[in-house]
Amino acid sequence: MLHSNLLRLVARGGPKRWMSTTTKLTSVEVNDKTGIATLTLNRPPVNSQNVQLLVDLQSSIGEIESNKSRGLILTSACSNVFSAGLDILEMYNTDEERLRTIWTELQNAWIALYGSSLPTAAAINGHAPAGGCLLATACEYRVMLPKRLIGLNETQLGIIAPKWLMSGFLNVLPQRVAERALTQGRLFTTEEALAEGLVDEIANTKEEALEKCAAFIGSFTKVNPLARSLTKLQFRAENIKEFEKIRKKDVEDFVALASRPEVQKGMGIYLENLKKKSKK
Ligand SMILES: CCCCC/C=C\CCCC/C=C/C(=O)SCCNC(=O)CCNC(=O)[C@H](O)C(C)(C)COP(=O)(O)OP(=O)(O)OC[C@H]1O[C@@H](n2cnc3c(N)ncnc32)[C@H](O)[C@@H]1OP(=O)(O)O
Repeated sequence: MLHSNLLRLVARGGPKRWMSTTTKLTSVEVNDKTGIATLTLNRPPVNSQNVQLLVDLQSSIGEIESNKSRGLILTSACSNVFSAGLDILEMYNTDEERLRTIWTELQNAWIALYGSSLPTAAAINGHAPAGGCLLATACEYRVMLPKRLIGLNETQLGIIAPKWLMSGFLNVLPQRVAERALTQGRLFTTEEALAEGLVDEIANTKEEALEKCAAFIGSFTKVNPLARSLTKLQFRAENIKEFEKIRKKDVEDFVALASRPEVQKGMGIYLENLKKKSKK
């Protein structure tokens, strides 16, 4: 009781310490009392994942791990979007080297989060399609605001999410639900996501979501950190091993797919539709 009250007090604006950070598109704030770090994605308007955001994300995860924080909460500075996934503008009309870099940094960011030994939670304060869902499901716990959307919608875009990218999704959903959702490219509403187990709790505000994530991380207070992290990594080891085996080939597969004229054409149309929609 005392512990959860303390977490609530601290989440509402108790003493906080900003860590020095060299990155620009992510920021890290460590709560002095709880030792929990909040990592915020800050690339308005929708936190689309360009190379810089992915590199900054890795750097912030590294910073949090080396500062021995007690846990990591991932959230967004954008008011209605957690992350819109990969930056399609960056993948459109570009060269193979850039595509190679984009995919390599996405892989690096995912493995840094998925394989982190720290307790991790996502305060999903907005929509989380595709790469946004990837980051949220790399965490161990998810708290989401009502009436937002989350899921892996790749097939809706005519593209295929590789196996490693589905790992987090498959960790939390029954195989049957995951297979259907992935083949349909389904985006779940928050309420549907809760019913299926894709998210763990709903919160009405970002502050409440942060509090609930902090309470999840606080639930490990009495657990030996080494025992906890080794147990977590045992659950994730098989996926990580499979990923390491194919990661180089996966980059080349992505480059080949994303450079295909019909895929580039599809991206152009998708971008145009997104822009038309945002002008309405
Ligand atoms: C797509 C082809 C990829 C080929 C590669 C092949 C295979 C590999 C597998 C790839 C695995 C991962 C893939 C991805 O992550 S692809 C990205 C998928 N993301 C989406 O489909 C989400 C698209 N965005 C939205 O649905 C909405 O923006 C929203 C997230 C629900 C937020 O809605 P709202 O708050 O209403 O914002 P707006 O729609 O008005 O957007 C504001 C501006 O942001 C631009 N935008 C949005 N999303 C993206 C994005 N992912 N990349 C780049 N830009 C994006 C949007 O156009 C608006 O721009 P404007 O203000 O200049 O008009």
